[in-house]
Amino acid sequence: MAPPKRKTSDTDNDVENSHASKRGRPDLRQPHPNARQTEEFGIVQRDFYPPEMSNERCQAYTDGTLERPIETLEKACRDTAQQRRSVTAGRAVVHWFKRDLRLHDNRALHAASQVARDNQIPLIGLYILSPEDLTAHSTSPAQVDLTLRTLRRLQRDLAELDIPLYMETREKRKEIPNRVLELCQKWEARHLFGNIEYEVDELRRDAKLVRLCAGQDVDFEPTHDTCVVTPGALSSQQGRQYAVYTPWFRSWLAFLKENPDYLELSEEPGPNPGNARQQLSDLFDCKVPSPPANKTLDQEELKRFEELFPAGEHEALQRLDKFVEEKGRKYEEMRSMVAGQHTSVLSPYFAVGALSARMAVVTAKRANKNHLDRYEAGYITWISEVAWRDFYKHVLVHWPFVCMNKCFKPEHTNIEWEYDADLFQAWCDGKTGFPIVDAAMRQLRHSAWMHNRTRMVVSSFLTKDLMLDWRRGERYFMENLIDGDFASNHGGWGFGSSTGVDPQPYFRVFNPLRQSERFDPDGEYIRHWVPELRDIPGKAVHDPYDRGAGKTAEKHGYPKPIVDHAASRNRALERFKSALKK
Ligand SMILES: Cc1cc2nc3c(=O)[nH]c(=O)nc-3n(C[C@H](O)[C@H](O)[C@H](O)COP(=O)(O)OP(=O)(O)OC[C@H]3O[C@@H](n4cnc5c(N)ncnc54)[C@H](O)[C@@H]3O)c2cc1C
Repeated sequence: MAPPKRKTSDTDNDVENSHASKRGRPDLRQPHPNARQTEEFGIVQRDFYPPEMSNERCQAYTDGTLERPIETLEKACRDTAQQRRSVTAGRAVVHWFKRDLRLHDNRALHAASQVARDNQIPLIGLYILSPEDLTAHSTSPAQVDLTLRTLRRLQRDLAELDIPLYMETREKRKEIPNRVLELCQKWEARHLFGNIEYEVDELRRDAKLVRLCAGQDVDFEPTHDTCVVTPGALSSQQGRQYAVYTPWFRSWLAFLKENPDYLELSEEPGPNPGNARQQLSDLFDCKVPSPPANKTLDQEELKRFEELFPAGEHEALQRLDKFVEEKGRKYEEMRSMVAGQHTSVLSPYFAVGALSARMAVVTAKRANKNHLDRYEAGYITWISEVAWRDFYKHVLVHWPFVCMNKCFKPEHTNIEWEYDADLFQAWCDGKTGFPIVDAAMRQLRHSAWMHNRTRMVVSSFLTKDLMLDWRRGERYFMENLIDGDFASNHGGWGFGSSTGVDPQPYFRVFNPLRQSERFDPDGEYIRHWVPELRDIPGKAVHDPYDRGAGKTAEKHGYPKPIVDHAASRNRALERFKSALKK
C-alpha cells in the first residue's frame, strides 16, 4: 500500500491516545507485502523476517507451563549444589568477564577475589570474544570497539593488582562452555565465577556450563549483578510479575528500603599473591582480540568514537560524578530537551558493564541527602530512569519470548505492517523531510547514540507514520547504537511507544512537529545535525515546506516530507484497532 499523501494542515495533539543499515542485511531491504506465516514447532516463519515465536508458546511462558531459561539455570545450580559444595581449592580462581568490564562494584569478581585470597591462590580474569554472538545479537561495530578498548583498560588495571586477563576469540559460540571448563582445568582452577546475562542464549549457556563444571569438580554458580534488584524478586499482591512500570517502580523502591544491602557496593579485588607474576607469566601479555571482519570501523570512525566515548570505568565514574554534581538537580526539568547535553550519556558504559547500575543509584542517592524518592526532583527522576533499565530486564527474564522477535503483547502480533524498502532507507539516512526525525537519525549515524526523546520520536515515526515493522527499527538500532542493550532496546520498540503503551490498550502516536517545537524550541538540535536547514531562521526550521522556507530547503537539497502525518496517523490507528479485533 502506498503511503498516504501529505496534507498541508497538521492539527493533532502532542501525544495521541486512541482506544483502539548502514550495515543492514540485504534481505531486510526487500519488500514483502504479502507475508506468509506457517507454524512449525511453535515458531512462526515469515518469509520476510526471522522466526517469531507463536502466541501459544508465548502464552505457555506467561502461564509458567514452559520452563523459563532462568529456571533452567536455577535448576542446574540446585541439582549440582551438593557436588559443588565438596569442591576444594585448586591452584587458581577464575573470573569470567562478560558485560561487566570493571573492577568496582562487580559482585562475582569480588566473590572470586575473596575465595582466591582466603586460599592464598591467584585470581585470573578471562574474556572470550564470540563473533557468532556479536552477529546473532546484531551488536554494533561501535559497541564492539568500545568493548575492546575497555578490555585494554581493564587489563592494565588488573595488571596493577598482579591479576592477569586472558583473552581469546572463539568462532563458534557453542564451544564456549567446553572451552571455559578446559581453561579452568589447564589453570587447575576449581572455582569459576561470572555474572549472569539475562538473555535466553546466555542463560542456557550458563546452565550447561554449571552442569559441565560440576561433573569435573569445578564450582560455578553464576551471580546476579547487573540489576539493582534481582529479576524475580518483585511481585504484585497476587504474586504475579508486574507488567506495568509504575506499580513495579513503587515495589522496587519499597524493596530497596527493606533490603538496603542491595545497595551495598562491592570493593574492587585485592592484589594477587607476590608470586602470581612468575606462576602465570605467560598470561600477562595477552593481546586484546581484534574485531571480527563484519564489526570493524574505519580509521576515522575509530578516532571519532574514542573521542566521544573514552573507554574504561575511570571515565565512567568521572562522568557519573560530573553529571550528578552539575546536571542531576536540573534533570527532571531539562532531560527532554534535545539540544545540548542534559542527560548523563552513561548508557554506553552500562552496556559494556564499565559502570554498575548500583553505583549510579548510590551516587545519586548520596547527592540527594540519602533519599531515593524524595527531596530533589532531579535526582528522584534520574534514579527512576536507571530503574527502567532494571524493569526491562525483569520483563525479559519473566517473558523470555521477547527474545524471539516478539512484541510484549501477543495481540499486537496481528498488526499489519508495511515493508517499503525506500521508506525504510529514507528513515535510516535521515531524509524523511521531517527535520526532528532526520536530525535524530543523523545523530545516531554520527555518534552511535541518540537522545531518549528522539528515540521515542523516530520509533513512533517508523511504526506509525511509515507503518514499517518495528523489528526493522529495533534491529537497526542494535546494529548502530553504541549502547545497544537487548532488554532496553526491545523495551523501547516492542513494549512501549512502538506497539502500544501499557496499561491500557491504546497507542501513542507522536506528532513530530509538536515534539520538535516542544523539545527543540530554537531548532538548535535540527540545525546542528541537518546542515541543509542551517540557513532557515526561526520556527520555519521545524517544518520548512509548510512555513515559507521551502525554497531554501529545496535549494540545499532537503527533501519534502515523505508522508502526510495526519493521514498516516489515521491509518496507524485503523491498523491497530483492526489487529485488536482479530
Ligand atoms: C526505541 C528506544 C530504544 C532504546 N534502546 C536502548 C538501548 O539499546 N540501550 C539503552 O541503554 N537504552 C535504550 N533506550 C533507553 C534510553 O533511550 C537510553 O537509555 C538513554 O537515552 C541513554 O541516555 P543517557 O545515558 O544519557 O540516559 P539518562 O537519561 O542519563 O538515564 C540514565 C540511565 O537510565 C537508563 N535509562 C534511561 N531511560 C531508559 C529507558 N527508557 N529504558 C531503559 N533504560 C533507561 C539508562 O541506563 C541510562 O543510561 C531506548 C529507548 C527507546 C525509546
